[in-house]
Amino acid sequence: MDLVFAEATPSGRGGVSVIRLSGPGSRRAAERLAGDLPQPRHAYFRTLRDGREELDQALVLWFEAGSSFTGEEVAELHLHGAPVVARRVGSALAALGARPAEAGEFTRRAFLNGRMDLAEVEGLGDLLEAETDAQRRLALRAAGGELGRKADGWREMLIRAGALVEASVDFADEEVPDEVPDEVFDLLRRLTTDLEQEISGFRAAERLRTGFEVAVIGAPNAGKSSLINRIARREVALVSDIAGTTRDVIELRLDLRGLAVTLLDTAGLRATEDHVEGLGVRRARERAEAADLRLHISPEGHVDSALWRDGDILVRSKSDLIAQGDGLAVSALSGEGIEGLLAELHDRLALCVAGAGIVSHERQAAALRDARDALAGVSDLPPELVAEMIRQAAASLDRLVGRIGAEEYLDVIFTSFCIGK
Ligand SMILES: Nc1nc2c(ncn2[C@@H]2O[C@H](COP(=O)(O)OP(=O)(O)OP(=O)(O)O)[C@@H](O)[C@H]2O)c(=O)[nH]1
Ligand SMILES: [K+]
Ligand SMILES: [Mg+2]
Repeated sequence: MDLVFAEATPSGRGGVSVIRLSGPGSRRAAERLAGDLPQPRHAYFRTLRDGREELDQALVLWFEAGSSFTGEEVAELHLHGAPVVARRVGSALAALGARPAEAGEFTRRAFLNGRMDLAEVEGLGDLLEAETDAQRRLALRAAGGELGRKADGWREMLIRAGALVEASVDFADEEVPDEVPDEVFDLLRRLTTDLEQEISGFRAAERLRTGFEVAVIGAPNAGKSSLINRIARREVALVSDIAGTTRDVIELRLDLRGLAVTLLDTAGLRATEDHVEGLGVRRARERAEAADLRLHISPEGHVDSALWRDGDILVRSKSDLIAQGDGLAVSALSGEGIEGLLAELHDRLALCVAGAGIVSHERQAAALRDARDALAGVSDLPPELVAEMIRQAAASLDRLVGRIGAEEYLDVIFTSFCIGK
């Protein structure tokens, strides 16, 4: 591995900007600018110099290979947060033979050096993208290695089962067929149950990670856009008394008490001669069908039954005008019922994620399913077949944590990383 560097803090003006170096020679490069840095993990306050030229006054520290984020020798330069300083220090480092790092390259090195497994890398990526508390918590658990620890436990069960199968084979006696001990099947059944449980929490965790889509639908002039604006506390969408005002789907991202929710304002549903409005209505239906939940908006409490699904919410809008009817009464004008509606929406979505596990990526779920499937129908088979099933399941768990087959995923994962991470 060569020596790479990048600004670890966002580029731009700020209090401090940190340049991180990783790879063999990190310490020496830092010392060329800062002078002697005798001890690892000690912060030295130094004047950085490029030849005779003073570059900045900085806090400098380094970490030995094996005890850094990347697993390589790492140095950090904490500079004054001016872009020109970071640029100038960067060019001095380049002159010393360091190369600017690519997006996610530090994390990639951490993975390649065994400091993180693939599920942790995915968790770290999720953490960088998290917007709400629920997303942050899930990502932090994943980045902290929870899935890898579970996988280790499962592997141990497989190793033990494999050893018992081996021991059951009597090579000396060809006459009597070998029998796999019951303990093996007990172990594999327990493992299968664990895997099933983890798999069953996948969809909920995925929802938690990616967030929910909630479509706001109803007849023209029902007050959909007004409601969205009220919730957003700003003019997200055009409002008018002309039916058919909204055409395109307008998205409003919300942090609903920790849950990530995208509200979709949609065109009023009706048959129309207007070509463009018709396109909007079609799109409204499509997005409404694909959404996790729908708010059906109607001053009279009517719903489009073709789009009604279990768990949807009927909202009786313009409650300041019409005093009674079915549905949750809400007025975008007075604000009545808005908090209650958001609370109800939160509670329903929270129900959907109640069983969330730690597995939140399709890749991870697929590896777990493969492991489970490898063990399906394991009872009453000869030892050679049982041993082969155990090997297959172990390979799937290896894939889960990226011990094998990680290459094809790394590039995809690191596209969401920034330079310096
Ligand atoms: N009194 C009262 N008027 C409302 C309320 N909500 C919306 N309106 C009025 O109803 C009309 C239609 O509101 P919009 O928010 O544009 O309705 P929409 O459902 O988005 O309409 P389209 O986009 O055309 O489908 C406007 O004149 C709003 O001012 C409300 O809570 N109370
Ligand atoms: K309207
Ligand atoms: Mg509208």
